[in-house]
Amino acid sequence: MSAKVFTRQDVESHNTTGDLWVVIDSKVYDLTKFKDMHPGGVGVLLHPDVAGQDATEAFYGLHKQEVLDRPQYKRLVIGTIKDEVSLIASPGPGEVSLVPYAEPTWLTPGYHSPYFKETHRKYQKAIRQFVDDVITPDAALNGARGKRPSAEVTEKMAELNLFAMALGPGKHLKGLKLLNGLVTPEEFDPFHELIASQELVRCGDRGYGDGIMGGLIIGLPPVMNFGSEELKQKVLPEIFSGKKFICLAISEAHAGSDVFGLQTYAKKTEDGKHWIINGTKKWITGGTYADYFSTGCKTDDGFTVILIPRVEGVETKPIKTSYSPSAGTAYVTFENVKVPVENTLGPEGGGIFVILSNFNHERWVMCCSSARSQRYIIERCLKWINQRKAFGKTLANQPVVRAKIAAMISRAEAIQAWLENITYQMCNMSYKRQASLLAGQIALLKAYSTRSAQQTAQDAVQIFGGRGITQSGMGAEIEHYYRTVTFDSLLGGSEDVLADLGTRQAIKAMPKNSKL
Ligand code: HEM
Repeated sequence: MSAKVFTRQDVESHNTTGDLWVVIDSKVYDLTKFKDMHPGGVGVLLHPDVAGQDATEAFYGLHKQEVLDRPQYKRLVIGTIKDEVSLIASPGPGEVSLVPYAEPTWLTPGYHSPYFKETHRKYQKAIRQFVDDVITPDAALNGARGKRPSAEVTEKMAELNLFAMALGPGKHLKGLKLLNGLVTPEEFDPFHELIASQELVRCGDRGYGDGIMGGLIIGLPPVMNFGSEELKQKVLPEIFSGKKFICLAISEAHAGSDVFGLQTYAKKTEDGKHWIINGTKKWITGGTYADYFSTGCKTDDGFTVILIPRVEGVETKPIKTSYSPSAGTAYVTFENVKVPVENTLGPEGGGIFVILSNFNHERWVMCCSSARSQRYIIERCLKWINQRKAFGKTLANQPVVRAKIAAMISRAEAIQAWLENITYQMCNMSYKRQASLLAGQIALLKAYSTRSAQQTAQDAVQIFGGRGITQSGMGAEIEHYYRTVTFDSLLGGSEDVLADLGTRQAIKAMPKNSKL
């Protein structure tokens, strides 16, 4: 940037079409050449309140700060205003936001938490830096183009062992160097996992985020928990190193939450050594890239989960959904696919247990990301209502707008507090105990999170108005959120089914001696 210093009087005379300057946040911009390329048109820049004037308020009513951070626009700065300093800056990579409620309390300066220790704070810092530096730029590029996350990002994630950590604490971390040794496998607990889930959603592209590891989070646990030693030794390192991809293939056009209605059939060969699988699967996250499919099949004994590699007879084609094809959402067909019986995950006929056993973890991960996404929207809404004027006042002056913000904040804080409580229970309970004591809590929290998320999305669109339904400019993130928010309410068990499950679990646990 040029070091030239001007007075406001100096700037005022540059107010014509052939010589056009403005002041934004105490910086002087020469818009003479740029004006004809300005996406908002020339006229608005030549308005007497703008040309040669301080246009800070006008600018922030119509643009994000991110516009001025772009290199092509940074070049328009020719100097600063004498005795003034610029105040507005985007947080740098890795930094926390100081906007109220933009961060969970434990990350907000001045607040305390009984759960998060120094190890978690170090971990959060490193992951945020990584997401800001490596993942977010790739999400902006490949998410928008509908491409899968780049190989470079996958490699870097594998180097840090982020794929292995996505499965939570456990034996699979033994001997691995986590985040360049920042955390030991013994230290790693569900709070570290919560942090990684919440930081990753900040990349801003929902479909891309699911493409990065949505398939792994749900597809790999059946192998890890129910595969033979041999299978695990082959598959786990391939997936953790980012060389191969896996997905969970359960839902079909015929049935989703109702897993007993599935039609994909696995029949044993006469010698009993192989399965022959026929059928279709739909809405399979990560399916278009997957090398392995943890697949729910009907078998003569009932319902069985089988690991199907991408071999002859397996076809995938992308399904266009409301979010980015980066997620790899697929329609999968299996035609006479031959797989060794050693690829059976768990007992034959016992597939329902294999699937159910991972549901709690999957739903808990979704609660983590839903809570964080709601905060991301709150941050944007708070910024917008402070910089946007209507009827001569900022939107923050409208009680009806403030009431919407109050509801958004209350929901997000309640979800995070419940989530942290459940996470603490996970740190102190065996997996089996979690299955009995936390299934209902997690189901209810997920149903509450996703219902809240939809309300927050709706409120945010009302607050942003037309920008909330526009895929570029100030409301782009709101539009994206509103368009994709319902994914969480369907994936991993639909909202109504889960709310009911939570209540049924409570009814089942009622003590026999308890009467009004
Ligand atoms: C350094 C100065 C400026 C730059 C680099 C700039 C750049 C842009 C860009 C990139 C857009 C497209 C929308 C977006 O990405 O947000 C835009 C839209 C617009 N700009 Fe500017 N602009 C500048 C100054 C101004 C000023 C001073 C005004 C004064 C009123 C203005 C009025 C508008 C309007 C009305 C739109 C259309 C907004 C919409 O579609 O919602 N711009 N500008």
